[in-house]
Amino acid sequence: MKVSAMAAPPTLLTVVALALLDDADRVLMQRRPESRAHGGLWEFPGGKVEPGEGPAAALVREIAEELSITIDAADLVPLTFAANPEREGTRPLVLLLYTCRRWTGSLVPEDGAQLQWLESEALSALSMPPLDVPLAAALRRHLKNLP
Ligand SMILES: Nc1nc2c([nH]c(=O)n2[C@@H]2O[C@H](COP(=O)(O)OP(=O)(O)OP(=O)(O)O)[C@@H](O)[C@H]2O)c(=O)[nH]1
Repeated sequence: MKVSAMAAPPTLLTVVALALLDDADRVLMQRRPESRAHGGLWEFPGGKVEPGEGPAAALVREIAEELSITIDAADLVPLTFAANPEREGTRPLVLLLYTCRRWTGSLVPEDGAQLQWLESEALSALSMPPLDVPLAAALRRHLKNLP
């Protein structure tokens, strides 16, 4: 078969997500509007990295769009990542989680999203997309200084 006749392999989708932390180590979670993929579930604010963009720049952009606050790329600390199961026909996705403790501006959720500050222990009780479950567990261990 000619190369041009073959379907292009799906490229890796990189999604960046933020655990924004307040002085009491609470984390800001966002509930996606019902109309979107994973609608109604609680997740970390963030979104897809665009072509040609770096992950930190993408997160600064997404946070400004979704929460209307400004974060500095220099304040982003990579924490962990999760990837979807590698199956033929499924677009590979990697979700990179950063923490950040500084921002400027007032939090204003984008179109109908709900926001909530939560203790890390409370995360396990939330309905979240599957990849967020291990991310939330890693965040809790990190905040509680657990191995
Ligand atoms: N932002 C974010 N996306 C997540 C998380 N967990 C998770 O599985 N995702 C998935 O990663 C993808 C990111 O999508 P998104 O809709 O937030 O990205 P975006 O703002 O760039 O979307 P757009 O295509 O509407 O512009 C979605 O499939 C979303 O369900 C999470 O904690 N935060």
